[in-house]
Amino acid sequence: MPEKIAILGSTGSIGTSTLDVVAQHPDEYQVVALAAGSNVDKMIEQVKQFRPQLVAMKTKDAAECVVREVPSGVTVVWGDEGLLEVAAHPEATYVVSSLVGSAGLRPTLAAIQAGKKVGLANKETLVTAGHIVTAEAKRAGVPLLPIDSEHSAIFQCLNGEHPEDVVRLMVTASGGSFRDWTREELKEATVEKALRHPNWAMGAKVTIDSATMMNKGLEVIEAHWLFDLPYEKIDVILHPQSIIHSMVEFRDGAVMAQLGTPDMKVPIQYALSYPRRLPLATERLDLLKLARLDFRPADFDRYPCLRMAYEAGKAGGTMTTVLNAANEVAVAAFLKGNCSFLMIEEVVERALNAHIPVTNPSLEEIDAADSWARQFASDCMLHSV
Ligand SMILES: NC(=O)C1=CN([C@@H]2O[C@H](COP(=O)(O)OP(=O)(O)OC[C@H]3O[C@@H](n4cnc5c(N)ncnc54)[C@H](OP(=O)(O)O)[C@@H]3O)[C@@H](O)[C@H]2O)C=CC1
Ligand SMILES: CC(=O)[C@@H](O)[C@H](O)COP(=O)(O)O
Ligand SMILES: [Mn+2]
Repeated sequence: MPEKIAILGSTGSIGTSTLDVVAQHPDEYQVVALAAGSNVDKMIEQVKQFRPQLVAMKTKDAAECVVREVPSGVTVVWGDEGLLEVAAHPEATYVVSSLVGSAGLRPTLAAIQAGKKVGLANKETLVTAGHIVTAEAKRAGVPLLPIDSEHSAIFQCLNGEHPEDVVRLMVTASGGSFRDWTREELKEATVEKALRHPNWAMGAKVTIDSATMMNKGLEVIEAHWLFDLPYEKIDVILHPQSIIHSMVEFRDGAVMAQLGTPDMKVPIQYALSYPRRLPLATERLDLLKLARLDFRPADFDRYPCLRMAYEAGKAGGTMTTVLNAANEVAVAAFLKGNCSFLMIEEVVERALNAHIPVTNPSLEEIDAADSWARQFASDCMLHSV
């Protein structure tokens, strides 16, 4: 029986790579439901190729545009309810969570509560509500399989190992599009240059996060929740080539690393096929051609977003919700040309300093902290122009 897959965010970078993997293995995977935002043309193309039973779009207008072009047997829904329907589709056995931002939280929880296996790309879900999401997955007895490349690497390195033997995780970071720029030069950073990631082709938000290093900060928090390790055991190391996707050091001094060319289809397929591995058409790693792998320390003064993520993670409660929400608002403003690159970190820092955290927050308290941080960040930017 093929795994029956629902994809949240099918028109995005992870969503389309997931469908590339599915297309390589038609006997293993079948698409039953797709959800996206406003990219109507891509969704129509995907529906024609993969024939899902259910499609969700962000708005009624977008859903109506899709309905007109797809076979009448396909049900098209919209809005937040539509996302939840896709996440809990009765025939789906596996949900790929690849929306961007904390918009992914409720649908991911819905998938878990409906007993689906979850392939998790949407790191913001764990950053904003890690304690709730991991507890729900445990309670429902469903696996959260990491898709994020670093977490997939760590997951592979930890395979069969005893938790007590782990000394530390080493999460690798490319350094992003401005890794060779000084803080002074960052004052001139443009959207166009920020979007030129040196190694990965990804959606706009994660590419900007990579340039500020907030991506690595979010990934440290994601690793804390996925692997149940304290922040003191999670290090970040700069590795400009993005060939080692992360490492684990054990108490006997052994270090396990997972290597490969930077292609998200590899971790996506592993999350789908785990514990098996399937063949995959992807560029093979040629270490002789590569010749060298470089490493540098990740400097908190150069990358304040990384420092703030560690601080928020250690403080706990709603601090990581605020870190994430303020960052989402500031990155969206930067992408629209409404704030400078360096303003992103400033807005996040101000939001964290102004927030009075709630310990062990409920979902309602997380929603409240998220809304507060979004409003605070917007006001901050309004008053700075
Ligand atoms: N891209 C990558 O290589 C990696 C990404 N990740 C993580 O995976 C997640 C997805 O990233 P990525 O694929 O790059 O992002 P993209 O921006 O490329 O895709 C986001 C997807 O979510 C949809 N979407 C966004 N907001 C909504 C909404 N409110 N309602 C419904 N659909 C929505 C978009 O639809 P539409 O475009 O139709 O509007 C699109 O399908 C992020 O959390 C990212 O950090 C992790 C590791 C690597
Ligand atoms: C591909 C992937 O997993 C991204 O999250 C990637 O990690 C971004 O690269 P850097 O954040 O290391 O620049
Ligand atoms: Mn990553």
